[in-house]
Amino acid sequence: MAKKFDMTAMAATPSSSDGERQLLLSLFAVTAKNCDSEELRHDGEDSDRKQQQRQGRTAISLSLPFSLFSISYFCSFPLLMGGFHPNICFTDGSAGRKLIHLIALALNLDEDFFEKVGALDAPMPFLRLLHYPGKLEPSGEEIYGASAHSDYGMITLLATDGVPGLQACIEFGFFYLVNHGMEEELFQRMFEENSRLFSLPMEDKAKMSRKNQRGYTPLYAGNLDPSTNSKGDSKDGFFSGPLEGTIKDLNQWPFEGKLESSGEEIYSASAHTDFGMITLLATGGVPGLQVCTFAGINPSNQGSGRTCRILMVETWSGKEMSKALKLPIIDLSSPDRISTAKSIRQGCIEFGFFYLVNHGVEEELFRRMFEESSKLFSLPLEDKIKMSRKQHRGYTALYAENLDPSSTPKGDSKESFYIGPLEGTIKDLNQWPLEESLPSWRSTMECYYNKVLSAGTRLMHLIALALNLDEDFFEKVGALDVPMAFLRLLHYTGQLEPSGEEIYGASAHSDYGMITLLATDGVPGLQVCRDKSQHPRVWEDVPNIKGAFIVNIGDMMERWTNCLFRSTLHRVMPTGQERYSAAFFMDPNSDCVVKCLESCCSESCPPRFPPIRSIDYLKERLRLTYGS
Ligand SMILES: O=C(O)CCC(=O)C(=O)O
Ligand SMILES: [Fe+2]
Repeated sequence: MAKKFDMTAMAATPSSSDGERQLLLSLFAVTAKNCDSEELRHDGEDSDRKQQQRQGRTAISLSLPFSLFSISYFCSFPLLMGGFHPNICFTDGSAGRKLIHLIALALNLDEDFFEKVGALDAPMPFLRLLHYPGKLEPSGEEIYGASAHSDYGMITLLATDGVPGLQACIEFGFFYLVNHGMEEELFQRMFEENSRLFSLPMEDKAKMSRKNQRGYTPLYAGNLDPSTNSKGDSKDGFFSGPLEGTIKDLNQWPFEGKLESSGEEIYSASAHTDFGMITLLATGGVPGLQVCTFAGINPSNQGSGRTCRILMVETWSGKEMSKALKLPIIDLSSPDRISTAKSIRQGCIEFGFFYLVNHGVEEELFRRMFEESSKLFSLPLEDKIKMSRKQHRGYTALYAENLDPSSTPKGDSKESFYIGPLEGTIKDLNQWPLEESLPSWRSTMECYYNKVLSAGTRLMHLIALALNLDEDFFEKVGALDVPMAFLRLLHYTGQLEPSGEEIYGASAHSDYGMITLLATDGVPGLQVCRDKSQHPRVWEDVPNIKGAFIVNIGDMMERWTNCLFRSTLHRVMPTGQERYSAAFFMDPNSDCVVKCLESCCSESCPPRFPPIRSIDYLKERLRLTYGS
């Protein structure tokens, strides 16, 4: 995962009194290319998956790759309401220059090496605005937003609106840069102007067609990797070159009047970068959504095609980049049970989350489960409604559940289907789709349920060891006699609200029970907040690891352990991408009394919660969520 570099020590005060210069100063920085190891893992996968992931990725995002062929100053993007204007928002490139000094030091060179060799004499920075409309090919042909390439120059500083899509095929060569001296407000304004530019009528954009590497390039006009992509890349772009010297006049600018008042445009595009040695990625957020985030953006920018409600909102304003969590990976088959238990303990204390591998559920079974799950959710609504949730089994429609009413009055944008215990008399409470319409559905889900239950039971033995208890402790207290395990299939449609209202896939919540074993189809979205008392909250991405479960501790386990093990707040962001997941909630048997473990309390640390019967606790939590 990309590392983060703090430039605080290097941050300079903007030297210009000019407000526009100040604006620009804030424009750069933050992240290098978002090198997501999960995405890397998926890189070689079949195009069906990719295609599926892109479905529903509607429209809009913009990206601002800042390509620095050499750095002496930054060229910048004219941002003011008057529209594009070449004279404003221009800096001495302080962030990039400082970074280049650090890079020289990183190479054991003198700090001013790149100056000395003249790399920074004749500045050739290019600003390239990009817009990925997010439309898929009707033919099903896979057309990349930008196909595989490396950047040509020295370093690249990339800002995106946060819509995912950028992938790198190595983990290194990328890093995030923070405390670089650029204010959020400039990012916000830059993206706003950017969106306006790409919303201009085609004839206006065509008038600025690229000449001398400056100006507009339409959709499919570029092709970074003809070997994978015959049609060209599905993005349009706009280049601006150096703003100093005689060559400054080569730039093309839109007429000022053209960009004045819109604010109504709708964009869809995914962010990404290009050209260089390193890329610094800043996510500013889609204008629509950012409206909610940053003061000053017109809320009417939120449109029906809007893709992504960016996860940067809270982390950004908290001066923290969202980062992917490095959770412990627990090997369920490891013969070294003691050290495995220790890792579990550490994961549960520190994060409340960990990955579980070698758990005995085959990839083929995951594939079949997701395939059948998608068939169920594709049934006509009237068929699904016939299986509406009763006794906590069956179908819950879009928006019917609201895990955090304080953040989402409308309800969460997901539909789900619960399957309860398959043993004992209560097994008949389950609802199943008609065999005629989905013949393999029930057998696939039963097989999946049983295998995850068996993995979960083995995991509970290790969790007991992790708590310094006998391995069979949870059996002994009756937690696993007919365990109350619920498999919940989830489908996030990826549709965004036409109103621009912020609707989470799953709003912030903690799980109610003992442990949850989560499988996802790899589409991102899951985030955790490790410290719910911190404001603003910092949310961290939980990348998927193919074939692994993401396991988290639930509230009843937190009660059992007197808060030693953490039931961590988590949520699923709306990313504009369709997503499937399957959560397996392993709860203690109904009559099991959840009472603070002796190993987790003492005189100085008395029990924080009274004992409670599992079913009473669960019923109350479900009542609060579903109203019944
Ligand atoms: O879909 C996901 O990734 C998480 C779902 C979840 O947290 C839940 O259903 O409790
Ligand atoms: Fe959850």
